[in-house]
Amino acid sequence: MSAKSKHVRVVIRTRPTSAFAQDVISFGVDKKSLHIHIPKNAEWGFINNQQENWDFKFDNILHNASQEVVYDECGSSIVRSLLDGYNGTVMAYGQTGAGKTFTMTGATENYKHRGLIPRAISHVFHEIAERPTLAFTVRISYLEVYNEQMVDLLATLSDGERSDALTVVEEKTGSTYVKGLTVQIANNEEEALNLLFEGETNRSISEHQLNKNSTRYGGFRVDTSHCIFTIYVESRSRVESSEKVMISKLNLVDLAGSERLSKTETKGKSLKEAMYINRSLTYLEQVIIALSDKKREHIPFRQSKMTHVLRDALGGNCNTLMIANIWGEQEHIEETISTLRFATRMMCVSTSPEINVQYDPIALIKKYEKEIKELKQELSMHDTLSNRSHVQYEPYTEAQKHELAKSVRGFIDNEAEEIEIVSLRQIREVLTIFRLMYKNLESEMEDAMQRAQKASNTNRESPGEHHSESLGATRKQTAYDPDREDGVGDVESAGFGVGLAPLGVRAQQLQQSGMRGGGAAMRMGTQQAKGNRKMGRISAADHDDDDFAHEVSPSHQLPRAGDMTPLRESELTFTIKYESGIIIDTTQGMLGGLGAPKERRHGGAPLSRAEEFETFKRGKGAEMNRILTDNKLVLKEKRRLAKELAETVNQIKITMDDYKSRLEQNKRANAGRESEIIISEEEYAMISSIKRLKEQYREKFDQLRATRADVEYCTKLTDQCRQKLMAEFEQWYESIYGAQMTDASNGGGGAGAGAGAGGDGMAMGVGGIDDALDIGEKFDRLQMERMSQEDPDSLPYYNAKKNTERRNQKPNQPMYEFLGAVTARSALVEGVPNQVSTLSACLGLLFMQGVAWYTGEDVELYALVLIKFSAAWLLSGFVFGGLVAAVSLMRFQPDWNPRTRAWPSGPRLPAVFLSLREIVSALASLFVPLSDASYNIIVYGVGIERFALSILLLFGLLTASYWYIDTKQMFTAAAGAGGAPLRKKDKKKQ
Ligand SMILES: Nc1ncnc2c1ncn2[C@@H]1O[C@H](COP(=O)(O)OP(=O)(O)OP(=O)(O)O)[C@@H](O)[C@H]1O
Repeated sequence: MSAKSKHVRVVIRTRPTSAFAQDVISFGVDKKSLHIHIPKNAEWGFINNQQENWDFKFDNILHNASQEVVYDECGSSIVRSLLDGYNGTVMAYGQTGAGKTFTMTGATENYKHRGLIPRAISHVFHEIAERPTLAFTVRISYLEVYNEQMVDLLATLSDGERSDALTVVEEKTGSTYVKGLTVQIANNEEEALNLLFEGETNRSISEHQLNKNSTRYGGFRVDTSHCIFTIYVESRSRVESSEKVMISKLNLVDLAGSERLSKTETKGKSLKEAMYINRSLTYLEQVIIALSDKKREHIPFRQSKMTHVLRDALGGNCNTLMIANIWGEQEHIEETISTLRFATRMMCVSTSPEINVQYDPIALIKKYEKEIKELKQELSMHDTLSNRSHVQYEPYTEAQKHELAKSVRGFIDNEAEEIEIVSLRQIREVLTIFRLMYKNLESEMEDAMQRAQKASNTNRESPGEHHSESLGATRKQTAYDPDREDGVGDVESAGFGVGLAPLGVRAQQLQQSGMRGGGAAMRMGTQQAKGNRKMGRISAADHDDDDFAHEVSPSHQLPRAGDMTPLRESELTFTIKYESGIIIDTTQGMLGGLGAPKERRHGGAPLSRAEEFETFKRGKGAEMNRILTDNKLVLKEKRRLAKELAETVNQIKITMDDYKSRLEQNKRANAGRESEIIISEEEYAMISSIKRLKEQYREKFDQLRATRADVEYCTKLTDQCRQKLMAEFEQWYESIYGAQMTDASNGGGGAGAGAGAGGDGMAMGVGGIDDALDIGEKFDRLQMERMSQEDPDSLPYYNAKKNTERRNQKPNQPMYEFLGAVTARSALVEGVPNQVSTLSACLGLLFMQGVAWYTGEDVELYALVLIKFSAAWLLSGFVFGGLVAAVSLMRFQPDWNPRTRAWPSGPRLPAVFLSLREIVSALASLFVPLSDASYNIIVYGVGIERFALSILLLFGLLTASYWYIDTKQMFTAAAGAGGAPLRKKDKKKQ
């Protein structure tokens, strides 16, 4: 397909703001043009060259548009082309805070606010489901370019270390790729979203590690890095075994903020960062300028990593779209103009997208093999029908070659009238034998002539003796020695090694044979045969009476000595398998794949569960799959209807509200003039419209309710079908691979199979599973159920988000969680007794006081100290506990996420203040059942309580020691002044 050149599409997106500079920015009615008017600043004086007006025109302007509209406008067509084999790039450009990340990734908290990347992922998998004749492989990579360093955001998922050695490599075609970058396979939407969220998490981790978020501007964090999320799609036909593979990729780029240096007010490291960002964006700009200038030959792609990586997107083989995000507030007008200028330049760049087709060599070989197999089948069938079953098409064996050579000789010797021609292969072999014979004869003739010449010369010089000597020498020289390594039977490049038979024999036989050349004895042997001369000699023995013998050694099959038998065996085994493969294949074709899986039948590695699931769906599970597909279609239609109705209902409501508010306004305007105006015509029209709309609303609402019930019912049916299909598949799979394999592959394969089943399959509830779930999991489950009712398409998104949250819990999370639980339980089980024991200590002291008073024993000193101690403990508990609780609540509670159990990033109080004694006693208390609600409440508060208690204890001890010393001093002073302090019994005595 010839590459058609087209310009980069540029779409402007405005960030919604209440302070939109309406006086300055205005949009054309065509929704493509934008006008900026800045009145001249009078302070600039009389000579004022300040530009007042700017006009821009783009492919589209999305003012206050929703994420859905942005995707429809900017993403969907590129994704469709991606699946047709075209490369695509969507990049978000603009100042910090203008909404680039919001456009590309979106707000992950809300499914509706998800950005272009998750929507593109979802669209890719939906499109794949719509194209059952093609087998797709989707891969994902996520790259970050920060200060000219490339960071692999999915490196944590690959086995390798986090790669620092990422390099941009240029292919022969001119396109580029990043060597060393992790590219992960995503079998379904959820897996792809997992990768996106994983990358996002890694991005924030690396931000933290590299302190990237140091640059702040306008209250927002300045994104100092460029991020490229790439979806690679590979597709090949399922219907025909084609070697044609389409490989395309979609780059989704979130560029760094494009603000001017002065505005970021950066210093030190931040300044360096800002310079890098600006520099890379400047390079981008330079590339764009160079590209838009048709005369320029050199485009400085290599100046920065980002432009190098995006080389294709910028003027290469790619459908490219830029979303220029603007923040239409007065304060940002300069940045807005600069963004719009850049966007205008970008529109001058043209690209030449073309379908990326490659040929898979393995598939090509497979295709040829299959073709050969089929042709052989055809031929054997043809031979059988025409009574030629003896014809074989495998290479000739040595014995067969020997037989053939014999019959050729018989033909030459006139012993046989003709050679029966059975196959082309045989004709070729016969011709080869003829050629060899002819060549040998020729060289023999030449030899003989030379010798005759020599002999006549010698005879002329010294007749008699010399002649016999010479002849003897020649004889000696050429005498046939069976064990001689003289090249007889050796391999030559032509394919055959030709050697000389004993001269004596030849001399006699030459005379007999004359020019006929008949009587040639062909000795055909392999290297092996040569090693074992016996075999070579078979023909010699057979033709002892022949004129001369040649050893012919075919070189095109050279098994080593001893290899021959195993080779034949393996060939035989192969053939049998081959044959059986054909039969089973054919059977499979005829029976619709009811047999065992293909690869397994061929003795190869088993296919993946996902692939098997596809086979199953076409074979045994076809009927159930058809029902499921039908149900899905009905469900889809019902959902569409429900969506339409919901939109209509909403629209009616909005119109009604509008009328109502206008009526209200009129009413307010006419307030005080009730007596004059009864009701205007307009109001009357509005009231009757409201009445009509109300009826419509009721009617549509009822329809909506009924349709929703239908949707629910259909969802249930579809789920049942899906479950049944899955269960049947499991049974079928197990019957083929056995229980062991099913178990082994349940993990990864399940996902693939699930994807095959429709991709939107949610794990079904198992009876009693609820009991095993903790509060967080129950929460998740409830949320999932709600989501599945509201918008079933959102499930993969939420699942992926949840998976990422789980994966990214701190490695020591279980320990903290455990400590939290232990503390909570200890507060319940141990805390109450603590208070009770303090109280009983006080009561005990009072009791002691009473006893002392009654008995007159000297116990009050210690009692006093202990009472004071207890009082201080309680008092400080109130004061410090309250304080700490307040601070802790303010500091930590907002971070706490009971659902994910993510711990706040600050110091972890509960863990720090847990004493060993508490852990031990609380360990025992783990057996005490706790309700989920109390668990959560306690987990919130317990850290604070523990902390308060610890402070309290410390404070109490200090106070007690102080009072103890104080009291002691008092007593000592008393003793110093007037002797020992008086005891009660002494007092009594006195
Ligand atoms: N179209 C929009 N609708 C609602 N909120 C938006 C929109 N665009 C941006 N925002 C909000 O504006 C804030 C800044 O947006 P965002 O982080 O996407 O800007 P940015 O251009 O990517 O900035 P940076 O260069 O720092 O990444 C976010 O809180 C985002 O939710």
